[in-house]
Amino acid sequence: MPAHAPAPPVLCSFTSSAALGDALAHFIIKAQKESIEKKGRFTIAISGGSLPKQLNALIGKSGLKWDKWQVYYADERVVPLDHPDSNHHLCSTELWNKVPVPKSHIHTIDFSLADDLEELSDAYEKELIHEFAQKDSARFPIFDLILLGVGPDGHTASLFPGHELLSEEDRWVAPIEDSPKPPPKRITFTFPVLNHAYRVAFVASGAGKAEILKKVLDKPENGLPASRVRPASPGQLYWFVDDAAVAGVEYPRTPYKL
Ligand SMILES: O=C1O[C@H](COP(=O)(O)O)[C@@H](O)[C@H](O)[C@H]1O
Repeated sequence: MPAHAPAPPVLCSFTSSAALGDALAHFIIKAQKESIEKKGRFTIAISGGSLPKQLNALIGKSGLKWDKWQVYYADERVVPLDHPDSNHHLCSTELWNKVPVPKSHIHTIDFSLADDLEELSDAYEKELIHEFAQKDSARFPIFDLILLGVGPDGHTASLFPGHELLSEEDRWVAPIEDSPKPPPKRITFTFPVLNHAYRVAFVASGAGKAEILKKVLDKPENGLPASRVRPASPGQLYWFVDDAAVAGVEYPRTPYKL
């Protein structure tokens, strides 16, 4: 196997969405502990959609060192930060408003730049450069953990099937003006950022995800955006799902040890 070939994804399935949430919380706390022991901080990027609700399970858990977290968004909708469509708003409602994470450690888009998406996206990329340059990254940032969702069309973050952004090789963050899923204006991490992370975990629950997961997990050669997330070694890709989301999926399950 070539030195940087991606390892196969690890698929962990749970009997219920609640069990999935508990295991995900355990996984995040373990990743946080390892990262802080190594580098004194924990860099995490989070998506929107159905994912933030699963993060509820972190509330009240022991072992969390919120002051060491540096939080970014894997994608964000270009709307005011208190708008119902904002991924930040969703994460705030589900988690940030309920835990003692320093607000200055949550890196949001600068909505005052909304009239110029290129500028807004560049400004967000600079936030990442400030965090990662000359620390633990080379050409691309190396996140300790990126949490992703998958849409019914196989999109992840705001990387949509057939979109020109799928071939972006240089930028860390890119703007999208024509998202097929509303709202149309967004920014997104690019594949090089997703594929340089140390850990990436997809989270999916419910029967509504089963059709797309059959394609993404059992037929990755289809090139759907979610199938193209394959972090290079030593990075590892995980899937945290409930049984309903993987009904009919043949890809082998790995038991998760709490
Ligand atoms: O628009 C988006 O959709 C994806 C998938 O969302 P889901 O509700 O189907 O889980 C999400 O991961 C992304 O962050 C969001 O902007």
